[in-house]
Amino acid sequence: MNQPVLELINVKKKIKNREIIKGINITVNNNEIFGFLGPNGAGKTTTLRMIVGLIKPSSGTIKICGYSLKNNFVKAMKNIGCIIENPEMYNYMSGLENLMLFSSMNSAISEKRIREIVEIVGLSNRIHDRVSTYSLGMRQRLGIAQAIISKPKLLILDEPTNGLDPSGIREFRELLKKLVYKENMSILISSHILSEIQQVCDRVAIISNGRIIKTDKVKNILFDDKVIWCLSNSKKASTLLYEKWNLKTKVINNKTLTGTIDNYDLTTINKFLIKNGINIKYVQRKNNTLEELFLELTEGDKIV
Ligand SMILES: Nc1ncnc2c1ncn2[C@@H]1O[C@H](COP(=O)(O)OP(=O)(O)OP(=O)(O)O)[C@@H](O)[C@H]1O
Repeated sequence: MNQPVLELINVKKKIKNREIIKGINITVNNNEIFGFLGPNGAGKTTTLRMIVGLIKPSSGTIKICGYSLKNNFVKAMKNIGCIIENPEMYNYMSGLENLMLFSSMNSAISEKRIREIVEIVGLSNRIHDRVSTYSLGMRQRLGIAQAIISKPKLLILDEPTNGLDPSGIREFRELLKKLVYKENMSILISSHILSEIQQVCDRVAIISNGRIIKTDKVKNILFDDKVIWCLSNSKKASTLLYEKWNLKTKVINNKTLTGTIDNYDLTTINKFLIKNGINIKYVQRKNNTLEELFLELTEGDKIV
């Protein structure tokens, strides 16, 4: 059965009489990396804290693998692994000792599973070294090993690449993709860094001021066929395109025109313009970035 691993239905949260989360709906499916994107203060951490049971919603329903947090807390929580704040580690112990200590609290975790997870997170070479000698990226991976050692269906990560260098971020991205197919799980990842979400997530929800303002597949959001023409007479070209195909374009200046061509064929459009006396210097296809989208949707809330 294709039951969502996570469902938020009209979830609201009031803190000190202020509505921080204003009725949000989110569904995360099986084997999906889902990005939760928004500027500082939008409500990401508050939402994640509700999902992992650290705080309660004021109203609405949260279900994990079909279990409601309110009515079936223990069963729901068994399906979640998370890193909300920095993972707590014993620095004077090795990575392996940390994992063994953590696993001793759960008799179902075998030594074989510990070895398996160390391999998956790519720490085999350093697992006997003290955690105090680990880089931030290695600590992060050990934290993930700890969070998913008991095979949850959903891993939740709050701004996980904060402080990582570019190569650490790249390795981290690869690890997340690997987890989805090797561990057969889903990942919910919050971030205010657009490029991070863009490259790793299947779908995103954009939150601004406690409201979800857009949920869609990343590829739908990014590839909307924007075109920029640099040509001899933009006004005339714009009129021609409108008369021929009802295609709306925007005249930027005498020589520059932009527009979204949807399903039209760009070569056909260009041939038509040339045939009608327009000289084309160059044509550039432009994919919308999440940043542009975000600015359009929120009219300027800060996000990087
Ligand atoms: N315990 C609290 N008491 C009062 N206000 C709070 C509390 N927790 C959160 N808020 C407010 O709720 C809003 C959302 O905060 P939240 O931490 O969820 O945002 P965020 O999207 O995670 O931002 P950041 O990326 O900065 O962590 C903010 O305006 C914050 O000040």
